[in-house]
Amino acid sequence: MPQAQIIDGKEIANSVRDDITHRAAQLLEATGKRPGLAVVLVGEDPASQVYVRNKDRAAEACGFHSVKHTLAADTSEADVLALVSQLNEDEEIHGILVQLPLPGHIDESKVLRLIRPEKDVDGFHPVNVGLLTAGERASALVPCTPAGSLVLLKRTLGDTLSGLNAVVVGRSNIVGKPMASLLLQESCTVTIAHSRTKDLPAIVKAADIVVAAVGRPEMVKGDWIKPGATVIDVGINRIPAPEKGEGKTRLVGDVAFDQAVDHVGAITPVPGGVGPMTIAMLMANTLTAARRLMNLPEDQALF
Ligand SMILES: Nc1nc(=O)c2c([nH]1)NC[C@@H]1CN(c3ccc(C(=O)N[C@@H](CCC(=O)O)C(=O)O)cc3)C=[N+]21
Repeated sequence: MPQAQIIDGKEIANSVRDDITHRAAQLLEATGKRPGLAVVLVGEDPASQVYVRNKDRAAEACGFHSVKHTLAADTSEADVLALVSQLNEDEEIHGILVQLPLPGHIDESKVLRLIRPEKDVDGFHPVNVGLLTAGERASALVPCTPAGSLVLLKRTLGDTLSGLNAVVVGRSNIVGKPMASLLLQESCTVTIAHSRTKDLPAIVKAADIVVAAVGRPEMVKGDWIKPGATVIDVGINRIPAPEKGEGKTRLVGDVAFDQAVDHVGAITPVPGGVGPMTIAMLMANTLTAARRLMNLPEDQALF
């Protein structure tokens, strides 16, 4: 059986980050200013803490100004809103990311709507959602995980995805829906599948491109996937790994990788696939936001 190409998300993310580091240095040279990223974390979820630390480190490695605000889990909604308002006004900050999920007593959509769309590097504000959906990607900020997934697809298949059948499994606002919008804009024929989809295996079988973003470990089975298809696995699920010792865990995606790898054309691993690209695209969005807020011409787009 031919082996699939394993799409090296880490390496592609590193090349994107090198490019951004270079562009940030040019910006500093030209204006004396650095792109500024503020990450807000409410609560002590250990996984979130790891991601926030990684974002902060990546921003510093790119030569950005980076600030991290860690608030106690019982911080009031009013205090979170006040911090966002302050960051909206802060001239040194061009990108604001409020780590999700927020604690239950805070209205997520209220917080996301308060972020200035120009600083919304997550692309979750309704203005950016609308621009992307309307096909005005060039003036929007696009959510990092779908943007990174599209970069991986283009590095694998080339710039033209036109006419390919794409199935997105999952309909979340942060991945599934924006991913479908991006693929539609690339002239793919897009199907959005989800937990209520009838005969999911048959739907997946028709796809040249499968994007799995359901958040269920290894739910997409290898024999559902058309031979030669390109698979982007967005899932990052921590599951028990007794074979590694008692209490140990390992990360798996939403695709049964070992079943799929023998006959698909290309597939992203977990870890080392979409995750590192998400962080690279956050850096790209922060640089884009900084240039727009400074009224400078756009850098060449990454995808
Ligand atoms: N407002 C908001 N924006 C986000 O973008 C956001 C968020 N909230 N909440 C949490 C999720 C999760 N997320 C990840 C980013 C990078 C990796 C990543 O780099 N993963 C590596 C390492 C995984 C590991 O070892 O734990 C990999 O897949 O290779 C994972 C997950 C961004 N998120």
